[in-house]
Amino acid sequence: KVTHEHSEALNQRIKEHLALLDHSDPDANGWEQITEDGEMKVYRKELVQDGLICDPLKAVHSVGLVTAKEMCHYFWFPDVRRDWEETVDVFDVLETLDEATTINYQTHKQVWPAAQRDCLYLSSMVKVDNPPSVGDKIPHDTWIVCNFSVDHPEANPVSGCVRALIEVALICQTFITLPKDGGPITRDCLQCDIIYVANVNPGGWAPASVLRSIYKREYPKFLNRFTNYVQQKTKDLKLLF
Ligand SMILES: O=S(=O)(CCO)c1ccc(-c2ccc(C3CCCC3)c([C@@H]3C[C@@H]3c3ccccn3)c2)cc1
Repeated sequence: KVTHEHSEALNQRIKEHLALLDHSDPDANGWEQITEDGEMKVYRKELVQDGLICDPLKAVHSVGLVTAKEMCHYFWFPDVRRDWEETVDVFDVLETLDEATTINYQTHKQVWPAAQRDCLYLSSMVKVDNPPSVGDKIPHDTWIVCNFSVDHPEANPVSGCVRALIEVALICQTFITLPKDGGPITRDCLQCDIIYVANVNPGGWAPASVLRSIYKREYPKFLNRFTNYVQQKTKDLKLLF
């Protein structure tokens, strides 16, 4: 459905990201694993575009106690961004396009010796109907948050920042194990499978070695911090499907 000027672009990106749900073996297709921490595996590809390090990043994870909608809600919801995002300085919502779509402006903490970066992007949370089912597991529900760079007339960029371009998706699927005793579904019955992809173009020069070490350090940290945040935030709340 078209509700705003970016609807077509958003629907196109969602379609492309959902192709990841075929759970094609990340160890194939040239992905190099850079981190493994329990259920979390982080992969990257080495990609240089116009002399800039644009390594695609992909992480797969599986966490208990939360639903796909809860994970995507807290990833999308602007009001809680500062609770879990620690590499962002300025964060503003420039425009709210509908009840699940905003246009955000944010600056990232400077990474010496590179110039500070900012991002201007559309962020939308969408429920995925009839997702491609994978193997024998049938997901209870599938949600996606898509963040991708757009222009906006009201962006009032922080001077000195270099504009980074992002293409990010968080895809979450809830799997439920029904309790043996036929009782109600509790958080212990939940398993949320996550696929996170991030394509960040730094928008200007930054030393390859510095960028690659940041990615290797920051993405696993961010994924652990964010998933722990959602488990804590929801532990005493009603399950949100
Ligand atoms: O998942 S999101 O949509 C969540 C919304 O915040 C998202 C994630 C990460 C970025 C991002 C943007 C630019 C850069 C820079 C800084 C110097 C040159 C590139 C980085 C660097 C990699 C470090 C980083 C990695 C992970 C988390 C935070 N920081 C990351 C943007 C959005």
